[in-house]
Formats: sequence, C-alpha cells, structure tokens
Amino acid sequence: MNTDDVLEIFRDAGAVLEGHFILTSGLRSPVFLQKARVFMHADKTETLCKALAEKIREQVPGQIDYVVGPAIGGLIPAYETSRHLGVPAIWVEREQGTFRLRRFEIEQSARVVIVEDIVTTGLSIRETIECLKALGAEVVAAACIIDRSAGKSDVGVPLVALAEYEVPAYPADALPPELAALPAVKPGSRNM
Ligand SMILES: O=P(O)(O)OC[C@H]1O[C@H](OP(=O)(O)OP(=O)(O)O)[C@H](O)[C@@H]1O
Ligand SMILES: O=C(O)c1cc(=O)[nH]c(=O)[nH]1
Ligand SMILES: [Mg+2]
Repeated sequence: MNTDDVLEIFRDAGAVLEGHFILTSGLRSPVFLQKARVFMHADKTETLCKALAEKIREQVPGQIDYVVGPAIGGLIPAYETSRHLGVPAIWVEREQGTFRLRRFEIEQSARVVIVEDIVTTGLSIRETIECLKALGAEVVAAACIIDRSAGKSDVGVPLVALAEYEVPAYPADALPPELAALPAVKPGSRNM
C-alpha cells in the first residue's frame, strides 16, 4: 500500500478537509486530515492498519510487548494495528494536559511501539515517549498512518509511516493572506 492508496481512502471517506485549521502544535494549515471520518469505517481502518502492521514487522526488529496509542486520535489505529501484530493495545490519555498511562500497568523494560494516526511535528509522539520512558518502558519505534512532515519530524525513535504526505503548515504570525482571511477552527482534543 503506497501514499496514493492511503490518500484515496482518506478522500473517499471525505476526510481531507480544506479551510483554516489550528493544529495541535499551534501551527496553522489549509488542510486537515480528519482521520475520524476514516476510522468510523471498520473495513477502511482494517485495510490501513493491516498494512501498517506489516510495515512494522518488516522494519522493527525483535519482540513487541505492547502497542500504545496516544488518545484520542491514536486509540482506534493502535487497537486495530495491535490486532494484526497479535499483541495487546493500551493507551495514554491527557490528565491536566499531560499524557499518562492511567488505566494500565506496564512492566519495566517492556518493548513498546507507539501507533499514531497523523504526525505533523512529532510533538505528540515525543510526549508519549516521555510518559512511557518515565515508567521504565522501552519505546523501540513509533508508527503512523500519515506523516504530514514527509520524514522531516524527528520523534527520537525510528518512525514507520504508512504514507508520507507533505502538507503546508505555518506559524500563527506568518500566515499567507488567503489563510488569514478564513476563520480558524481547531478540530483536535488538546486543551479541551
Ligand atoms: O505531530 P503533532 O504535531 O503532535 O500532530 C499530530 C497529532 O495531532 C493530532 O492530535 P490532537 O492533539 O489534535 O488530538 P486528537 O488526538 O484528539 O485528534 C493527531 O491525533 C496527532 O496526535
Ligand atoms: O497536526 C495536527 O494536529 C493534525 C493534522 C491533521 O491533518 N490531522 C490531525 O488529526 N491532526
Ligand atoms: Mg492525537
């Protein structure tokens, strides 16, 4: 499965939105990939996550003890990818803004792969790694359905992306005029 196949699934699901979006990093973008509109379809989600699981198996050596999904966007892809890897899926969720593993215990040195929906700056994956490292887990890799940075974001561990799709994003004080003219919306759950 290549980037065009992945984007076709997103377009087919009406998940490629155009407008003025405030991203979780604070950057602004004229395009937002509303993954929830893909993940509402079990068949589309299965197709994507089965391919992602195969790519993880090819690229990540050694045992994987857990898949960890950063809530909310990572919940469904982490669960479905874990099903194809045959390992349990757990998640981190924000408590007063900081990712915590609130509902699970994890063994010291457990080998973990983080599975995210979308990567833009890699900030959410880096926050997830910080939480898991503090608990003594070993994050052996991260993975995502679409990397909007097309390989440019450094998450500190190897990143397996099913698709790389470079999308423009701008600091709030450096918007092109056509973007500044549109009202801004923030679809994600950070700071809610
Ligand atoms: O690489 P980054 O710059 O961190 O951007 C990508 C993150 O943004 C979205 O999460 P968001 O915090 O918007 O909330 P959501 O998971 O509820 O969609 C998405 O699910 C990723 O977690
Ligand atoms: O960077 C983000 O916050 C982001 C971008 C995107 O296209 N989709 C998403 O869910 N989050
Ligand atoms: Mg998220």
